[in-house]
Amino acid sequence: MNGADIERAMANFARATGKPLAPQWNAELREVELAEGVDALPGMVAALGWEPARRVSGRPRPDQFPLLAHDPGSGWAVVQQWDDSESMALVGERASLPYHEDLHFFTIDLPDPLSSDADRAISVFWRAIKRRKQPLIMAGIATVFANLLTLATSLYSMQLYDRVIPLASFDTLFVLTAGVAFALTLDLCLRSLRAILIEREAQDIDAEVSEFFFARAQAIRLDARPPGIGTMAAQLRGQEQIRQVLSSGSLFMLADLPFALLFIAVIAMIGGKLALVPIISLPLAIIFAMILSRIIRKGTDRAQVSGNRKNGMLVEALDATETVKANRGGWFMMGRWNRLVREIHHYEDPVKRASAVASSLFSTLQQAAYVAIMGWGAYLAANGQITTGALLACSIIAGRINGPLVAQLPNLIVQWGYARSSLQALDGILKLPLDPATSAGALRPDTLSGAYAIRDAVFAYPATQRPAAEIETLQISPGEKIAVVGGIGSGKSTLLKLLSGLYSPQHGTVLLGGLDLGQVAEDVARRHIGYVAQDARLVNGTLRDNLAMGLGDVGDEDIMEVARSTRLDTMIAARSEGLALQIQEGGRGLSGGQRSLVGIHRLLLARPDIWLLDEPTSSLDQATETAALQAIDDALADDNIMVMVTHKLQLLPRFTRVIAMANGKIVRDGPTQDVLRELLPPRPGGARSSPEGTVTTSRAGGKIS
Ligand SMILES: Nc1ncnc2c1ncn2[C@@H]1O[C@H](COP(=O)(O)OP(=O)(O)OP(=O)(O)O)[C@@H](O)[C@H]1O
Repeated sequence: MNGADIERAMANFARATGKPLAPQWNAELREVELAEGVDALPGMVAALGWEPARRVSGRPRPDQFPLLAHDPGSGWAVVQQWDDSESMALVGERASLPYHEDLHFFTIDLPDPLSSDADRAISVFWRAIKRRKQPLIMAGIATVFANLLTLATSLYSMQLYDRVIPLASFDTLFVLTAGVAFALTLDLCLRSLRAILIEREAQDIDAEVSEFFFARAQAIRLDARPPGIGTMAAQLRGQEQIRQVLSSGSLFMLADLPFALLFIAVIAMIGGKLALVPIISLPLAIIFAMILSRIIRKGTDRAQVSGNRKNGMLVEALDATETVKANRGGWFMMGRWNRLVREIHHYEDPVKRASAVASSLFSTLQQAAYVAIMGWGAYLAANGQITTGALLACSIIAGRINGPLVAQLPNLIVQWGYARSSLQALDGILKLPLDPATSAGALRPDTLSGAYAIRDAVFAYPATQRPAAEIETLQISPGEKIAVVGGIGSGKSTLLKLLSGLYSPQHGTVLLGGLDLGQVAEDVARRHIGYVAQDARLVNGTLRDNLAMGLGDVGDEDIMEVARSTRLDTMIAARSEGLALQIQEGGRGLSGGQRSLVGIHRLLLARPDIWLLDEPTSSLDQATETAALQAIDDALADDNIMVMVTHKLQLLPRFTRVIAMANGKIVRDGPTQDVLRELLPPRPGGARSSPEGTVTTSRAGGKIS
């Protein structure tokens, strides 16, 4: 019974429950010493920061499986179901576990950042807030206390005017002041505690919510992603705005609203008819607030949309600086930028005007309520209907009703207007379809290999009418090495993405080993299907990070061994930082050829069952290309499938079969020799010319020239 034992059981449990664990999920366990036996589980769960495991007592019922089981004799395992009345089938092992009294069973909610039954963004925030009861309770207590304190200070003033001053009763003054001082100190402590707690929890909520949206954005199906990446990034950042509004002190002011009724009742008790002033002014403020929120709604929505587009344009302009500069496109971009800025101002202007007018209106309302209380109160006091102290107390309490709450309403409404627009944008992102890994019914086979079978597959990019790929039928058997050729825009890359499962056809099916790729869990598909994109992009980090990304424990020796075969070692040796070479966003810092080589290198480290390469050698020199292709050939197992898109005719003899595409359709498909015979014009004297040059297929009939 050691750490590895329980880790293996946990991996089996994850498999059985259909929730993938992160690649390095157990990295933090290396630092901790797990207890022996059944006590290992709580330690492990605590170290990983997961929800505690729940014990299942007695004989497990059929609906409780799968369960983690601990047997004092054989250690940890995962039980799947009852085999018979006395033994249970184990997950990942062929044996069964006999039931006995010393077995302990547990279940655990594995973390899944994407799990949410919420289809509205606001539910994600509420779920995170509701999970943290402590600050909410504290905020509630502090609110109650702050409001009671208002009553205490106003009654204190009343006593001073009515009892202490007329009678010079200093003992009463001392006792009252001590009482109020104590209440003030308590209030200070509670408020500070509330602020600290809210700030701490706000960070946790922020982490939870941003993890959810980040994971969600990453899990969106590639073929469903909106084209404006910068715009989408701005929409995702809108969550910060929402979080700020939700955790801002001004929102807690709303909790004061019910106390307004209590205050009005107290004013009625001590000031009689004076209660009419807040009875009129408070609803008036609320009606003004509702009107303001209606007026600004359209403006905030449109300003937010334009703001997000502006962010998208900024990202695009910075990303494409080279092209923009080289083509003297600076003025063109500047024109677009200025138009967007003007558009935002155009939409924001009415919001600003309405909020400025509302602020003045609210401030006038406050002053008017004060004057009404004091003026009418003075009249009542002069007539002896209320005391001077009662008048003062009423003015303090009425100030509390109309004061902070009403003063902050316009600002809060504008903030909420923008937050609401951000929520709408996030709702839109939540509606985008996800990779199959997230659905409970995703297939999780142990291996994903065998033959490909595409039938009547039609794929069109979003917002385009014409299909980019229409494949009536395509069979690929294990062991085949296929080249895909065709003119630009003929659908080669799209076919490769369909084979990778990154794109799903809108009609028809892509089967691999008899399984519909659209139903296979994303992590399983990525483990078995290797794909090098045409535009191999790298991410910010070291060269080592980029080479070993998603591959778990890959050592430097493995990396260097592969590097020797691809000639990447020459580049690594030429840089003093070696594998620690810092790569900037998008792979800046490496040449185009070096970036391609990193993509090929990654695949060689991953050793998938299916190798899909989109023009991987188009930017390599001849010697490096030969070395890289040889390394791939050497790494391919007999039953592996390789499909490579290429424009280079001279590479075709390396493949067993060639598929030629035109207009999204397969127009030639056959053994390399047969297709080459059709491609190459016969030389004078009967011999065929050597395969050189690039391959293009004309639109009509797919003739290759
Ligand atoms: N993201 C996209 N959105 C809309 N249309 C697209 C998108 N990507 C490609 N297309 C269109 O789909 C068709 C097929 O594109 P694809 O990238 O598969 O061609 P290709 O044969 O790989 O071309 P190339 O040899 O130039 O790389 C083209 O007409 C292209 O304009």
